[in-house]
Amino acid sequence: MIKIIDKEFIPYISAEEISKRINELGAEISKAYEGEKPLFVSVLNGSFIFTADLIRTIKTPIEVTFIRVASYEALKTTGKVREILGLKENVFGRDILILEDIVDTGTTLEHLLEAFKDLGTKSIKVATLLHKPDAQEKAEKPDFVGFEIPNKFVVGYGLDYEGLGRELKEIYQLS
Ligand SMILES: O=P(O)(O)OC[C@H]1O[C@H](OP(=O)(O)OP(=O)(O)O)[C@H](O)[C@@H]1O
Ligand code: HPA
Repeated sequence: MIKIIDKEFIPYISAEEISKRINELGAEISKAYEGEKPLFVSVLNGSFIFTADLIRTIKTPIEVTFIRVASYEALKTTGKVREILGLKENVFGRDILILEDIVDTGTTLEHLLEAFKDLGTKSIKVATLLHKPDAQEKAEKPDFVGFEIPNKFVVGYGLDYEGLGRELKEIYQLS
């Protein structure tokens, strides 16, 4: 059991299990992109550790870049609008693999896919370490999933609670 600020978390997925599953995912993704040169787009902050470990299991040439997603209120009638920050590469005609640490409600993913749609990509897929199918409110599903998990808050391995816990080697679940 660990405590972060006011919340207690219990060990949930060990470092060994994460490593084993990432090797499997890497093999799956390498096969899917054999003979291609995809651009992996890692969504900061949470996915930096997953990205670093996953790309070292890939057996086909890839490029890697990092983006942030910003949200702001546009007009009250249209609700939230999201913007991609930091994408310098030209993605026109490219195979894109978005890397996420977690797909929870699916809101971020929906907005990312919407933003990329207008950029003329050849293909766009999503790999996420964690997916909460019971929390997902949006239609778009990730293509490569490390672990399907229940609808409980998790920290560690890049995921934070109030900015803390990203450095933990294993994943913990709110107790
Ligand atoms: O499916 P959703 O409900 O949209 O949640 C998933 C998003 O939430 C987290 O990002 P967060 O905004 O916490 O930023 P961070 O990666 O910098 O922690 C995570 O990295 C995903 O991008
Ligand atoms: O369960 C979670 N933990 C940390 N960050 C998150 N962002 C979306 N869901 C989560």
